[in-house]
Amino acid sequence: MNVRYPPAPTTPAGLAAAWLLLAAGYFLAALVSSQFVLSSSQDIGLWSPLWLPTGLGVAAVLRLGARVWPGILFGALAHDLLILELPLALALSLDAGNVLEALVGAALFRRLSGSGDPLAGARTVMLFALAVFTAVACLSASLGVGALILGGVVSWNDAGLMWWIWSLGNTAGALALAPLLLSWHDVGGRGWNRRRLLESALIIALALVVTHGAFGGWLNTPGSGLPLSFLALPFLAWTAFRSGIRGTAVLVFLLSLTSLWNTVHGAGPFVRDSGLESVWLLQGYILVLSLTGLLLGAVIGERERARHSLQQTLNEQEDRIQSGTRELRQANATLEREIGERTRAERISRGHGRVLEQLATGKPLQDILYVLLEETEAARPGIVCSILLLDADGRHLRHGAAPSLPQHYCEAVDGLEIGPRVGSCGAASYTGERVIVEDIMTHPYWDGLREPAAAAGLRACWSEPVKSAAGEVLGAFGIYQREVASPRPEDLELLTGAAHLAGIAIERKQVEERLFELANYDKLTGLANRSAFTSALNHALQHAHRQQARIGIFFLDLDNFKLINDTLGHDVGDQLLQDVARRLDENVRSDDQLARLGGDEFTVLLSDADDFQRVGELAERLLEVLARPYQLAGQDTAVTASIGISLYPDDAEDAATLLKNADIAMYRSKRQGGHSVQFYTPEMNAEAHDRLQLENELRKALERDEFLLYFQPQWDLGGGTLVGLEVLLRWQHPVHGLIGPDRFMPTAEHSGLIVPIGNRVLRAACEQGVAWREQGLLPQRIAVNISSRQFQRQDMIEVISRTLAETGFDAGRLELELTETVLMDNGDATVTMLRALKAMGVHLAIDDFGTGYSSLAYLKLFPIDRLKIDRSFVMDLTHDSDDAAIVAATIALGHNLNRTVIAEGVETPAQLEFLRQHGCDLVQGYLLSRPLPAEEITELLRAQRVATPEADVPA
Ligand SMILES: Nc1nc2c(ncn2[C@@H]2O[C@H](COP(=O)(O)O[C@H]3[C@@H](O)[C@H](n4cnc5c(=O)[nH]c(N)nc54)O[C@@H]3COP(=O)(O)O)[C@@H](O)[C@H]2O)c(=O)[nH]1
Repeated sequence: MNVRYPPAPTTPAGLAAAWLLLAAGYFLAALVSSQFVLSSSQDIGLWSPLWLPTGLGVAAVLRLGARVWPGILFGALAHDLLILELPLALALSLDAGNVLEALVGAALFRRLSGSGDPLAGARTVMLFALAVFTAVACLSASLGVGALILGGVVSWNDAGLMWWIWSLGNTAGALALAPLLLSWHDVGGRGWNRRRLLESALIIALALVVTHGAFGGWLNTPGSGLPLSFLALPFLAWTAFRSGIRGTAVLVFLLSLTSLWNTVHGAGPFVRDSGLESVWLLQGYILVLSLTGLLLGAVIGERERARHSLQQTLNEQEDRIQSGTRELRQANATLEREIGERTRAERISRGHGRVLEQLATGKPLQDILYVLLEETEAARPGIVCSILLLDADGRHLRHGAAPSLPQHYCEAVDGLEIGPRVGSCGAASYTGERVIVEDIMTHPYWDGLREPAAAAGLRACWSEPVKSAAGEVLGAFGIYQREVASPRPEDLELLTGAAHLAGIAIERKQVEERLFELANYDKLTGLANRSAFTSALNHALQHAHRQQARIGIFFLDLDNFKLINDTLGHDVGDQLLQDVARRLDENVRSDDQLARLGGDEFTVLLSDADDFQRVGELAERLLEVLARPYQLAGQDTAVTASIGISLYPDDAEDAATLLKNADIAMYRSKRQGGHSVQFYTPEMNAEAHDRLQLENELRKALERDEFLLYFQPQWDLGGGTLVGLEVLLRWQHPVHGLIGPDRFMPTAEHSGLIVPIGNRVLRAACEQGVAWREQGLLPQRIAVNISSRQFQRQDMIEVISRTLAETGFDAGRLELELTETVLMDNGDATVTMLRALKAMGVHLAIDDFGTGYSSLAYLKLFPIDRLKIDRSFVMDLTHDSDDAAIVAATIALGHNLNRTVIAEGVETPAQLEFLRQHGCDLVQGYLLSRPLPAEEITELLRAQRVATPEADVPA
């Protein structure tokens, strides 16, 4: 037991106060003790059987330390001198013994017990009693009795008896009072409450009543009631058990006083005739009573403390166990949560992995979304998921996937127009924000959908908008609950993750579709492109091969599309192509594959062409449908088409050859004037073969320099002089002789060989011009025809400039003849190029004027020097008033625009006369001269120097 004594006084004032209090207490204790005295028969005077000051002295030293001894001395002196009126020397001797008994008793106890608490246990109680008795007997009693003997107060005969009475009386006083003082040092301390105090007070009161009864004679017959004195023992035991050492100390003290009181007053079992006997009995009683009580109290206290300590240990252990259990539970809960989260995360991650795998392996979007929903539902048992996709119009939701929702609900939601209050998904798609509806039955967003939702057993719906990487809303991901529910953070995490993945899948599929479209569909018309058509054709060929069926290919090309494109513009051309595509689409069967290969080339794959008649009829119908007028640039425009047909297996067995043969057949159709259908025949193949051969020969001709320049003179109608020469190409074929351009020019144009050939012509013309100039024969101009493909070349200006520079020919003497088609071909670029040529000093003429879809507005724009009236108008002008009018108008127009006008193909004098009368500036034609080789032109030029050309011009 830890004794919590009040702190010993350390300051002089504190110490003085302690001394004073102790002296007062000691004085009072001595006064009380000296009131209860018995006279001995041996005539040793009056003796107190119970000397309480010893108890106070020992308790004070034990509690406050040895420094309090002056308090004991003062108290004892005051009593001895003032009350007993002893001589000072005797009093000092006696009181020195009192001081020493307290000091030594306390010191001895401390030494023996190793503790400062006499009530710590049975052992300390016994050691306390022993130490006090020893100190009292050896010091106080011995000194006191010795002083009394010396002072003549006591005889030597009574000394031994007195010594014993002294020793026992002081020891009894110590045992009766010291425990009381020592045990009540912290009144109100732990374990004492009102109930306990009351109980203790009751027991003590009962014990006192019984003891007083026993001593006071209620139960007692003088001389025979000795045993009754021990009636107090059960109460002592009771008190020890119920009130501990404190109650016991109180009871011991009170019982001691009670027994003393009664005995002194002649009552109780210890009253004897011999006072000494009474003293012995009373002292013995008090010693036994106090020792028994204190031992019992101490043992019980010890046991209590042990029990308490054990309880405390148990409590601490319990606390530790509880705290450990709590920690363990917390750790367990954390672990379970972490495991749960991890398992969930792994589950979700596995699910997402499965979705991405589906995506990577190119599964259809429907399948991917299905797997995503399946995985999401598995990650959070109890939920039902759906994905709604936003329609192309961005206003309606379409069923995406919903593996666990009933059909009727999916149908109810499919086609729903989105809005700020249209269910959870409709609102989420509309606002682009998450929408949480905890109770479908009460939420206003679900007013229009409550019935189907209730029928499907749905009660809560949390929806997340599905978005593209750019943030565009693609649809909505919905999580449904079958009861009222608000989402937990992990639910929202699941919802967001699933919506995000859905966005990736949808967007990826959209990109794939777009790429597929770009790779397989023609952007302008939406029809399949060449690549898609070829693969469809290959597929159809395999099928036809297995089924031994016939398939057909239509190769369709618009007649004069280029002209429309050039004259009316590309936008109008595009519109025409779209109209043609639409008409074709409306007139072929759905299982016939329609495609646009490029430009104005369309193809149709007929998967069933066994019926020749049906094939022919379909082709004819297409021609007829396409020939109906088109509304282009605000006016009805007639466009026709040419169709070539090849058949599998009749004409070829592979896709490329079938397509080529259909193309050949179409070409034949075109050659025959267009707007017709031609089935492929092997002979056509021969023609195509011929074209290829011609192309090869042209290449060789270029290498071998087999081209010749012919020149056709152009005459000034006013002066009759040869003012110009048109350069016309001839091919000196090693086998077929001289070949005109009409035979090879289309192939040269088609193959692109016209570019090197044209450049060669330009150079040769310039070189010839320089040669004539050196001979003084050069006419005003040499006109060179420029083809469309030459004019389209970006390096054309550079080529002309370089040729002029390298040959040394004067740009002012060069005229370039460009057809209307060539001029219209390049749109805005034409003006730039013409201006560049003009800047170089080159002259420009529009060839075949009036035959194309020329826009007169261009005449104003283009820096053209000359209009060349086409031969076709000149040919009939004498007997076709329309042609005559056109020619006359063209001449007038040219002049009004400050252009010179030349007429070509003049074959008759009448034509010449007409032109002369209408003021045409120049003429060119067989009437005047056929195209001639350079040598003959040289002669002509020489002759002109001596003759008047006017004379040669037929009148
Ligand atoms: N890009 C190039 N085109 C060229 C070149 N050389 C010729 N051509 C073009 O070929 C077409 C045919 O030319 P060709 O057979 O030489 O015929 C020309 C004349 O011979 C012919 N002509 C001239 N006068 C008459 C006539 O009175 N009657 C009649 N029946 N034919 C006549 O006309 C052709 C010239 O036409 P044009 O060029 O429109 O002035 C022809 O389109 C040539 O342009 C070349 O090097 N490059």
